[in-house]
Amino acid sequence: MPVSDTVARDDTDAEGDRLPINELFASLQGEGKLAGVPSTFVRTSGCNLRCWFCDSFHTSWEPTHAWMGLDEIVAEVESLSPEHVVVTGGEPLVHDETDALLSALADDYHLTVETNGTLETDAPVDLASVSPKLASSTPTPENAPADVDPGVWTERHENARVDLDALASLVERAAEFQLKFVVTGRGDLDEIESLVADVRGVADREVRDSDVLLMPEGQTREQLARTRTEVADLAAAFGYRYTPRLHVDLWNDAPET
Ligand SMILES: C[S@@+](CC[C@H](N)C(=O)[O-])C[C@H]1O[C@@H](n2cnc3c(N)ncnc32)[C@H](O)[C@@H]1O
Ligand SMILES: Nc1nc2[nH]cc(C(=O)O)c2c(=O)[nH]1
Ligand code: SF4
Ligand SMILES: [Mg+2]
Repeated sequence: MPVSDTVARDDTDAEGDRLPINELFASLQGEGKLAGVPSTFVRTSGCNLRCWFCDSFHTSWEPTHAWMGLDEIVAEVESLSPEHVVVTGGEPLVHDETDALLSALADDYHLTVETNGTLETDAPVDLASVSPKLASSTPTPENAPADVDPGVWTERHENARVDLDALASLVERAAEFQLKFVVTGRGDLDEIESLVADVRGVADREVRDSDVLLMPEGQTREQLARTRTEVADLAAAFGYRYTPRLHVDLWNDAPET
């Protein structure tokens, strides 16, 4: 199962704000405009959506984590060398304390936030890496992960997956942004075109085609091998940018990569 279900640390009794942390590790940014850049990843646990294909099962369908104080997280980030920090999840913006973590890191690091685009933040962000979820992400009894009954999540996910006001806010407030869509096939492109048009309609900032990234769906090398050429061809045909999933190519679905 991708992403650790065993966290090699215990909850701490640190004073003050804490966050549920699933993983904290150094790697290369595998996705998006900064692919290849050495980065420290802080992965919070807990999400307000349930994509059937979620590659971080132990932050969404089956949340696993240790509670860490913000000072402890900052100290562990400092002990790793990258100048870039990626705060991800789960959905990092479901936690109020994520804003405080971002503020604590902002002076010393380039900050990317990986978010599903349904929640806003006032915190300082260098790159808002926004991945709005398409209809093809909605869980059903047929596509849900093994041994999982999506239950109420089919409707809850479908109702919550797009919030245009939150998308506009994320696009406007961050120093830079990208809209990074997980693509399962040609059937996703009409919804992407329509959603990009909607964001252009509400956001008080230009959204260039080069800010729109198509990323092939796939948690493993074998799954990606089945989707990436079609998604790359779609990016070329529609004039959007393609992003690989370098970490999957390099390390498959190993934890802490
Ligand atoms: C695990 S999510 C965490 C951040 C946030 N919840 C989100 O969805 O953007 C990190 C990134 O992985 C992408 N992702 C998750 N599962 C994927 C899969 N099976 N194939 C391709 N990308 C995937 C998400 O769309 C997002 O861009
Ligand atoms: N190497 C690597 N790059 C990533 N970019 C975004 C990731 C994420 O899970 O948010 C991720 C990840 O899990 N690993
Ligand atoms: S929004 Fe992100 S973390 Fe949540 S289920 Fe979807 S891919 Fe996983
Ligand atoms: Mg990931």
